[in-house]
Amino acid sequence: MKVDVLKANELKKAAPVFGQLSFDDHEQVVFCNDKDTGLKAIIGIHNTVLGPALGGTRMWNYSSEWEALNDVLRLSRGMTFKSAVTGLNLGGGKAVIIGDAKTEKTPELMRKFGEFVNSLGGKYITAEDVGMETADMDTVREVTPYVTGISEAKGGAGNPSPVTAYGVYMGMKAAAKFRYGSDDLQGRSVLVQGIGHVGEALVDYLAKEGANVVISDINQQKLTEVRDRYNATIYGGDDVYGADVDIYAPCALGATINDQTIDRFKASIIAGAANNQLASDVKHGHILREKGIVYAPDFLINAGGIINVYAELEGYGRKEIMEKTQNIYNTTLEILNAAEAEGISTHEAALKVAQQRITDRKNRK
Ligand SMILES: NC(=O)c1ccc[n+]([C@@H]2O[C@H](COP(=O)([O-])OP(=O)(O)OC[C@H]3O[C@@H](n4cnc5c(N)ncnc54)[C@H](O)[C@@H]3O)[C@@H](O)[C@H]2O)c1
Repeated sequence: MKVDVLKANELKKAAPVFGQLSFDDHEQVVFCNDKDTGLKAIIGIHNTVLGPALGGTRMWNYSSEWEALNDVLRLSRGMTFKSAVTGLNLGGGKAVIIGDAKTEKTPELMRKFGEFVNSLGGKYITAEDVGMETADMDTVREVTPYVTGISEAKGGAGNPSPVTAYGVYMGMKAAAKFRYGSDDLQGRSVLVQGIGHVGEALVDYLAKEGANVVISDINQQKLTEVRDRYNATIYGGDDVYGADVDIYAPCALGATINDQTIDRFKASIIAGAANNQLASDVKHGHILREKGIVYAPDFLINAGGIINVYAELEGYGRKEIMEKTQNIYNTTLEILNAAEAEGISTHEAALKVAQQRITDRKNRK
């Protein structure tokens, strides 16, 4: 990463942390540096009112420190609301390691990162995110107990993606109930964009229910494999956002609902796994409402993964994980109904529930 040396007058341009775009009253931001291993990481602790701040570690080749800082601030805030709306006793946190996960990640670097996590005494608990593997969490576990997402062999809850997919499926069914009066997806056309760990497991649920599944991905080999395995159809048009389907399930990238795409959707429901689907939460949330497109908020319906890692902390098993994840159906329905009753966007309604839970807990203290 290139480190720019700013001139004294340039330093005054932006307040370096509290003045950042994504700063939202975060409780603590920790900068971690270790010359020997080359570790440069930032841990963002957004809010710990409901419990310890839990969120994954992302290793990414950020083009600048500003980018890394804004990412950790934005992601840790998102975790606060995801856990709060899901009813978990967890706060929101996230960590970023600056560097290329393919070439710069070493066990020494991961252990050093674990030592920094450990020094926070449990205020932040880490997990897997982009650029991390279960094996990395096992390495971190060697130096701190404040890590989740470790392998099943080492007592962890294992791969969260199938659980995330189940929650998305539940949220999608709740949205169908709200929009069509029935949660039966048989015969409904669903476009799943991104058939990776979560997307493929979602395709499995949908195919079993008899939905007409249309798939889209940049990985051609994966497309043919998933098509053959689940009898799905590969999207053949040139505008995936304008596809003539009932339901659009974004399971690849964030921000696919943006100024360029929002007028093209023909789907009447949007329900998928990707984080931060709305490019602008407020603006695009409102436009979807005006258009009568039912949007199942991402941070609500993709919470299966965090329910899965929470099990490691609370010591509950598979059955309870699936029950808690199934409950995403009820929560989604409640939030969609509340949004309609209050005339607000579904994103806003979900955020309101999350914020209320935090405020109530704070007032009880
Ligand atoms: N894995 C989890 O438990 C979990 C939990 C919460 C949220 N999420 C979010 O869900 C999304 C999917 O996660 P995942 O673990 O399945 O990731 P993944 O990397 O396994 O799969 C992503 C898939 O999207 C495809 N893709 C990338 N760019 C694309 C594009 N432009 N168009 C179409 N396809 C594209 C990739 O080829 C890949 O097959 C991510 O946004 C992730 O942040 C995942």
